[in-house]
Amino acid sequence: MIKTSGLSKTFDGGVEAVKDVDISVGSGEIVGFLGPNGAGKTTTMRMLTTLLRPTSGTATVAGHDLLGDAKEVRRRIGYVSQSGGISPVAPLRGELELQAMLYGLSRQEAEARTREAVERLGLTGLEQKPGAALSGGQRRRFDIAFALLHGPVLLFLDEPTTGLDPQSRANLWDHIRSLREEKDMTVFLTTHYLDEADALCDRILIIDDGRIVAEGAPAELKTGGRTLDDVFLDITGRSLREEAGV
Ligand SMILES: Nc1ncnc2c1ncn2[C@@H]1O[C@H](COP(=O)(O)OP(=O)(O)OP(=O)(O)O)[C@@H](O)[C@H]1O
Repeated sequence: MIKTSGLSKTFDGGVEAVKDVDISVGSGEIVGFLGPNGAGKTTTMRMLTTLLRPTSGTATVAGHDLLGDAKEVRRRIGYVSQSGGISPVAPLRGELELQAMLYGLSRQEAEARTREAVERLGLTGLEQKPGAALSGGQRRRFDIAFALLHGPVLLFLDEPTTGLDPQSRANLWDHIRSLREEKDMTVFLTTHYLDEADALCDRILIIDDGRIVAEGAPAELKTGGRTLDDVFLDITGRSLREEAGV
C-alpha cells in the first residue's frame, strides 16, 4: 500500500529533514510512525500525502506513483492533520455533505456517505452540532469522518490522540481498529505515545534525525524484557515520555 525508496527532503536553507527513507506498508496494516520532536515524521507524512514534493527518491502510494500520478494517489487516501479542520460554528452534517459534494458526489450520495461516516465513527445524533459544542474526542472522530467521505483505502493520521483523555484515546483506537476490520483500511499514523503504538499498531517504524532507525512488531522490538520506552531510549538517546510531556 506504501512503498518508498530513498525518499528524502531537504528544505530551502539546507535542513535535511528526511534522509533516504525506505518504507513498506502492506494492505490492511496499522503502522505507527514514532520519533522525537523534529525527527521528520510530519515531513514524511506530508510527502506521502502529496502535500510536499520530495527532493529525491521514489514512492508508490495506494497503487500509484507519488510523483507522476499524485491525483490518483489523492483519490485513494484520507489525511487527518495534527490540527484537524472542522468548523467550530457550522453544524457538521451540512459541512460533511458539502465536502462530499466537492468530491463530485450527487446530493443524495453525499447524504448517504455522510450518514455512513457519522455512524461508523459513533457520532450519530451529534452531526447537528457545530465543532465548538463537542468534546476533543468527538472532534477528532469528526475529523476522521471528513477524511472517509470519498472512500479512501489508506488513512494517514498525524498524532490522532494528542491532547485527549485516556478514555477518549481508547475509544478512538477502537474506531481505528474497526475501520481496519470492517473496511480493510490501511492506517499509517504518527504518535508520541508508546502505549498507543503498543496497543494499536501491527508494526512500528522509529525515525530519528531523518532516518529510520528501527522497525518491527511491538513484540519483536521489546526484546529482553524491555518496554517500548526502553527501546526508544536505547535507540534515540531520548525518552519519548519527555517528548510527549507525559
Ligand atoms: N518548512 C520547513 N522549512 C524548513 N525546515 C523545516 C520545515 N518543516 C520542517 N522543518 C524541519 O525539518 C525537521 C523535521 O521536522 P518535522 O516537522 O518533520 O518533524 P516531526 O518529527 O514531525 O516533529 P514533531 O514531533 O515535533 O511534529 C525539523 O528540523 C524541522 O525544523
